[in-house]
Amino acid sequence: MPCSNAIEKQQTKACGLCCTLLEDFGVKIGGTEILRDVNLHIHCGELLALVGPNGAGKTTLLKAILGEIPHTGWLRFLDASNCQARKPIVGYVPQKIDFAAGAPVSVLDLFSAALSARPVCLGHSRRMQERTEACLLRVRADHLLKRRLSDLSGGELQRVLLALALEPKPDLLLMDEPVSGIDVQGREMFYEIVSDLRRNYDLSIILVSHDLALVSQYAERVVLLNKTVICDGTPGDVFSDGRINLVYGPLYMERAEGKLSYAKRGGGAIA
Ligand SMILES: Nc1ncnc2c1ncn2[C@@H]1O[C@H](COP(=O)(O)OP(=O)(O)OP(=O)(O)O)[C@@H](O)[C@H]1O
Repeated sequence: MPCSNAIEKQQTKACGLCCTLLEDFGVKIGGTEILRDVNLHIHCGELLALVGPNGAGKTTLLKAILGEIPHTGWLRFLDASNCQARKPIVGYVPQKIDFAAGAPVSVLDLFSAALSARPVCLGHSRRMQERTEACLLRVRADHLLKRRLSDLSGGELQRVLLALALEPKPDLLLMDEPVSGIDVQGREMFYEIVSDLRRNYDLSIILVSHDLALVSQYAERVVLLNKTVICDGTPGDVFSDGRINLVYGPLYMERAEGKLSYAKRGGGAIA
């Protein structure tokens, strides 16, 4: 069955090489129910934006998919013949990483440490350097190869983390507010790169974001989460649904260069 970008809620059949199904998915932490009855089918090649108020459970959902915290219900990855796929590769782009300011760690050091068993203090092999350059090229960041992490701008660092999450190529890419706190140009560039990657690699992506304006431009599907799925549809469907106003207050809509976008009154991202 060919991959479809159309939204087919609760479709249980596989849609492509590796699609992700959450069925009756729930998380309890210390006896408190954080997520309940989450049912989602993330299609191949789909950019799904997960939005919701603070404390809605968005990060918890990503952590549970990553296997960092236990869950109830089912998480299944299906291949094209609707069978359980091999163990999928899940990439993750965090909101930020912590490293000592001024630490002499270069982008190449980061890739070497993450992708090879060779101690970084022994220097880099030519193969690792070429592999890292190829990874960085995917996110328009090959010029950053030898730069220190502490010298990168917020947007550059997030592109580097994206490049790392794409090696090896994941079946599912999870991103948790990857561009919060980054300037508008950096955010737009990041979203453009993610859109290109999604198309070129048929990647399934779950992106947590509070930036409704960018989400409405780049995501093809939006899920409003608040402990469970409240609304699921196109950006137009979800952002015009009265239930989103209960979370974010009234949104306004504008059309620029033929694209419709939504934002909170007063502008800016919603936090
Ligand atoms: N380890 C934990 N122990 C107890 N409660 C937790 C733990 N982790 C998360 N929670 C609670 O789970 C709820 C969901 O948190 P989560 O971080 O998933 O929300 P979120 O939607 O990502 O919020 P935000 O938009 O503010 O980042 C919150 O009430 C939070 O306090």
